[in-house]
Amino acid sequence: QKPSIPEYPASKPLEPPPPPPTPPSRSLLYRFFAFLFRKTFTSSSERRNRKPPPSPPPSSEYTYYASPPVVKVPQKPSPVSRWFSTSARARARRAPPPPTSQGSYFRRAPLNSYAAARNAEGVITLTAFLGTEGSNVDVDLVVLMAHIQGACKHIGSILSTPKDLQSTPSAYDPPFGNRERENPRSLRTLSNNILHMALRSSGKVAAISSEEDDAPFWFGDSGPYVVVFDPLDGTQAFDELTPTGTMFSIYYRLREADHLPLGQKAAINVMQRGERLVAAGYGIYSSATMMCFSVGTGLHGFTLDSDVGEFVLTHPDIRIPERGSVYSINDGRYFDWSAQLRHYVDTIRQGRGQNSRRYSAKYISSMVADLHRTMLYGGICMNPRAHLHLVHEANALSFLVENGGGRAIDGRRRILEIQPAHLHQRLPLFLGSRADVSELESYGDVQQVININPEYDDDDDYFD
Ligand SMILES: O=P(O)(O)OC[C@H]1O[C@](O)(COP(=O)(O)O)[C@@H](O)[C@@H]1O
Repeated sequence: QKPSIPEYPASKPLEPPPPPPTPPSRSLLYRFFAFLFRKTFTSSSERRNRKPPPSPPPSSEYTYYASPPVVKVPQKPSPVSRWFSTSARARARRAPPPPTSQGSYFRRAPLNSYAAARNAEGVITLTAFLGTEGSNVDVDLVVLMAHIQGACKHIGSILSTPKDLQSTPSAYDPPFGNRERENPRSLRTLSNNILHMALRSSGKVAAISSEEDDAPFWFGDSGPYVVVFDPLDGTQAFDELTPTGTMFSIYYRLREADHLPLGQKAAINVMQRGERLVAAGYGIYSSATMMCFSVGTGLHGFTLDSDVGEFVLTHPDIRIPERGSVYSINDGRYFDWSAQLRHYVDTIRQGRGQNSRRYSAKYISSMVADLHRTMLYGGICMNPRAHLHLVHEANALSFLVENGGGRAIDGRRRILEIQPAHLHQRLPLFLGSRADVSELESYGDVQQVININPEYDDDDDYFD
């Protein structure tokens, strides 16, 4: 005999929950005295902190009914409640704070003002982002950055387009031929001219210095800022389409030097220590064009969105990992290195250092690209020979690295503490994850002092 299949009970029809019992109506007089009693015997802070009564546990039978959304209708205070409302002290506490001596614009904005900076497409442009940086950014800096952004977009578009550069405006002096992609020197000159023009037309710059120029330029006493830059780095292997970059550093004009002769005050202004930096950044031209930028309150990355033609915030608050497992150095110069540096590199690539992982080597030979990877994934990025410019390159990169939580040294000292001795001073550079740089430091002197290929780079003044 087949077992009988039990019948399922008919599903229970869903019914709306019973309405809550209505409280017995009280007389108007009773409610008035109850109100007065509450007002008198509870302080305003108690009233504010009072927790709402716990909501009843949801009934399992009626969980299908979503509770209606709570819509807060702003209540007009009745004249009676205003009459009985708060004491003068409580009213003063609620009043908005008096403006500071610098005006409310200069107060540091909380990070959640990112939300307010989003535009209709939901993105935060670099310019809008600057508005969230509070007292670290004034209007002059916003204008200056708009011009630097424009220059980076222009350089990026020239690099990615097989343009006949003869068709670009004649203002780019000297005139360029149409084989510029094969002549990196000219591309560097063109990028230099684009930055010169952008900075001059901003009206916010007193002096500039470029890695491409022998001496600084003085634009005028009215500009509040000084900008130093390398217009296009990493062009040695340009035809291989390696990523390249623009680096820039922004300082305040030294007002105390205003009375000095032109040449002297220009030199003093552009050779400030990295510790005095107001802002710094780089543009990187690769599969995407990006700008990484800091005003001293963290490190942020913006990607050029070609749909809107703007740099938009894609990498907020980049933190360089405390330790990585990648080292970046020109390994072909192994026999030029100091014994200490060779010892360090041999140790980490065998996984015998403080990190038991075997380190991988990644070297693009384009400083901005090597640093960009290091900032995102951690590790250490090194050039032990005195090759990179302190004023035009190393200071900007070190400022960014420190703002991302990393370290930057020349093998002996913190880069940002070094007072430049001359404009085109070059030095070794080691930057990246905090723990990796400290481990390197513990090996002693890691700077490269021997150059067994002197003809390799005869424009280096380090070996003169
Ligand atoms: O030849 P090395 O020691 O590997 O140097 C490579 C470095 O030189 C650079 O190309 C800079 O050189 P330039 O200033 O001459 O352009 C960096 O981008 C790169 O990190």
